[in-house]
Amino acid sequence: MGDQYEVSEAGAGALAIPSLRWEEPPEGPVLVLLDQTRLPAEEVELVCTDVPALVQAIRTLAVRGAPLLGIAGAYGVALAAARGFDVDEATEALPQARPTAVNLGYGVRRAAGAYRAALAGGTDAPAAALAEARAVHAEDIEASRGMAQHGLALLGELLPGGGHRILTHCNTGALVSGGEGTALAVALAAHRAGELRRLWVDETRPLLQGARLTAYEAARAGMAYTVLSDGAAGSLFAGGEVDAVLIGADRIAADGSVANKVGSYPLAVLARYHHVPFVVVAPTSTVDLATEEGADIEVEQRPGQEVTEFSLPSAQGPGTAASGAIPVAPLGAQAYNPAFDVTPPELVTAIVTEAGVVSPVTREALAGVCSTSRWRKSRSGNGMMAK
Ligand SMILES: CSC[C@H]1O[C@H](OP(=O)(O)O)[C@H](O)[C@@H]1O
Repeated sequence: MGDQYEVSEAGAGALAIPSLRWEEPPEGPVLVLLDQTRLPAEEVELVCTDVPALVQAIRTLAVRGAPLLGIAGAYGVALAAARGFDVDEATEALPQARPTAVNLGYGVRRAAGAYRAALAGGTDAPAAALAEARAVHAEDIEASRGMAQHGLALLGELLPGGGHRILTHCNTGALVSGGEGTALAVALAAHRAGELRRLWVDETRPLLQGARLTAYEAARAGMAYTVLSDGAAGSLFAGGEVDAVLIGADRIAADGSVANKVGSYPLAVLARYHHVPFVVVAPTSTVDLATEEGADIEVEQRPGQEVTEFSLPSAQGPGTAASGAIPVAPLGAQAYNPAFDVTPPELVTAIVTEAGVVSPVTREALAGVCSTSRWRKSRSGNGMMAK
């Protein structure tokens, strides 16, 4: 097919405003979020002053993406501590908002652990929770850089000669990270190195993270990208138009099974059939050694309306329920709407982390890369302990 596709208008630079930041105005600390349900049409900020507001923002995907959820969860505990809310309640409520993304619970446990240790030691517990949240944030920025570096080197090995045509699914850029993201950070690194010929962007039904968010980030970064319906990916593979698939992850089990946005597993099958590398890019904080295998991963089921309706961004202000919906299916239609699916390790060419590349994907190799990560993983519920 060649390059007959129109290259979308390129913007410049990264995100106009960060996806998340902690602020301490006179009336008390707040967590400021870029409301991702309003993108790309509007860059609207959502100010969370308590944990229920943050839980709602997580549930409605105003804030989303595993690494960012880990950061938001940690700051959520810090917010509860700083404002005198019940930290145990926050620690319980936050991870339940999106059960598949392991990072959310990981970030919450990190900040809650610091809070409780300070409490037991008679030191400033709210300050300890905030310091740990900032550490989680800083580590993710560092992890993004590591993943981009290892991922770019891997593309060079897998696809010598540059001119990569990369297909990606959902959104895995700066919008899901303290840094430049996971899989999209690798594509961005390839773009900056002059090695990205085309970024194929799966629209990613039903919430369109690809068409709305990845396209928004790719345009701002000046990448040559083309949006496609999820169902069109097969014909791209068949036409030899895809050199590699780069996707993120929400939870990676100890056996290397990868939970990621629904539609990832079919891409893995297509990639295998067409002998195309299928590469997962995720920080080691997304590896959950306490979950043995893919079948043990809880896959979040979301409201059927997300499939049977197109909902319009809220007109009542950021983070509230959508103001309107355009029915797609007949009234009362039932819908199956898992937020994620699970790809078995044998279909994954490589897992790129900040600590290195796992390929082939085996339990031993995965545990090994986690052990070399800055934070050593315990096997009890993905706890993290400093080395
Ligand atoms: C690299 S984290 C981004 C990850 O999270 C997305 O899910 P959601 O948009 O529901 O938060 C998707 O699975 C991405 O791969």
